[in-house]
Amino acid sequence: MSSSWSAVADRQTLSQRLTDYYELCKPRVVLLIVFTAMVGMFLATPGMVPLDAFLFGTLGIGLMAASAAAVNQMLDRKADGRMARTRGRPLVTGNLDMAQSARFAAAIGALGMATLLFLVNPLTAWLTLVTLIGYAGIYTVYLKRATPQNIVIGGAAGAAPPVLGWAAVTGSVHPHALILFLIIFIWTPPHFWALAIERHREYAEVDIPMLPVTHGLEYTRTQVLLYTVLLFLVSLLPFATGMSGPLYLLSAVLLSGWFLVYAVRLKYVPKPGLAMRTFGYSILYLMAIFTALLVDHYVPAVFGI
Ligand code: HEM
Ligand SMILES: CC(C)=CCC/C(C)=C/CC/C(C)=C/COP(=O)(O)OP(=O)(O)O
Repeated sequence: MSSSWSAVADRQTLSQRLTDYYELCKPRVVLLIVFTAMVGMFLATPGMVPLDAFLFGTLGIGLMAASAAAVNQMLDRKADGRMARTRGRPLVTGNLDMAQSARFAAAIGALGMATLLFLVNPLTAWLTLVTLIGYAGIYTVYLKRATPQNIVIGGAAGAAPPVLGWAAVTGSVHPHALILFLIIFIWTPPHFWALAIERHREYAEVDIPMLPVTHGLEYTRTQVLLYTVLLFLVSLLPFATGMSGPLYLLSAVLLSGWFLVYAVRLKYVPKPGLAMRTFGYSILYLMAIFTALLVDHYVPAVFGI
C-alpha cells in the first residue's frame, strides 16, 4: 500500500519537475520564435524545404532559444521575485535551483548548437549563438538596466529567427530574410511597451528603466503609435519587393491597419485594460502576418495562379 502511494507521489514529483523545466524555457514565446524561423525556412525556397534542414533547423533553433530563455530567468531571478507577473517562475518559487537550471540550460544549448553545427550548417549555428548571447547576455545582463532603448536594441535578438531559418535552408542570408527581420524588429516596441504601460509600477519598483518609467505613459503611447505607423509601412515591404503577392498584401493591410486602430485608441482614448488588449493583439498580429506570408507563398503554386 505504502509503496503504491510513494509511486503516485513520485509521478507527481516527476510531472511537477517537467513542468518547472518547461516553464524555465518561456515555452509560448519560444513557440512563436520557432514558428517565425520555420516561415523563414519555407520562404527561402520556391519548392519544398529539405526535410533534414527543416527538422534539425527547427530543433536546433528551438533548443537554443529555450536555453537563452532559461539563462535569462537565472540572471533575472531576483527582479522576477519582486514582480507579480514573474513571481511564479520556478527559480523564484524554489522549485528549481541555480545548479539544476544551469545544467539544463547548458545541456539543451549544447545539444542545439551541435545539431545546427553538424546537421544543418555552420553559418546557422554561429548566427544562432550570436542571437543567444545577444538576448541572454547583452540584453539581460546589460541593456535591460542600462537604457530605456533596451528592448529596441535587444529586439534584434528576437527578430533574428527568420534569418536563422533562411540560413538553415540556403546557407546564406538573403535581403528578403532581412525584411522578415525588420518586421519583427519594428513590431517589438509596440509589443513590449503596451505591456510595460500596464506594468510600469512593477518595473519602477525593481529599478528597471523601461520607457514608461523613465519617460512617462503619454510619451510611451506616442512611441507605440509611431512604431505602429512604421510597422504598417514595413509590413508592405514583402509585397513592394516582389517577395509576396496580393493575398499577403491584403492580409498585411488589414492586420497592420487593425494594429493602428489599437495604437490610435491607446494614444487618444486610453481606457483601463486597453494597453493589455493591445499587447494581446500584438501576439496575434505576429502569428497572423507570418501565417499570411506562408500561405501567400504556397497558395499560388497549389492553385496554379
Ligand atoms: C526584446 C524583445 C522582446 C521583449 C522585451 C518581450 C517582452 C515580453 C514580455 C515581458 C512578455 C511577458 C508577458 C507576460 O508575462 O504576461 C512577453 C510575452 C510574449 N512575447 Fe514577447 N518580447 C520580446 C520579443 C518577442 C518575440 C521576438 C516574440 C516571438 C516571435 C515574442 C512573443 C511573445 C509571446 C508569444 C508572449 C506571450 C507569452 C505568454 O503568454 O506567456 N516576444 N513578451
Ligand atoms: C534563437 C534564439 C537563441 C533566440 C533567443 C531570443 C529570445 C528567446 C527572445 C525572447 C524575447 C523575450 C521574451 C524578451 C523578454 O525578456 P524580459 O527579460 O524582458 O522579459 P521577462 O520580464 O518576462 O523575463
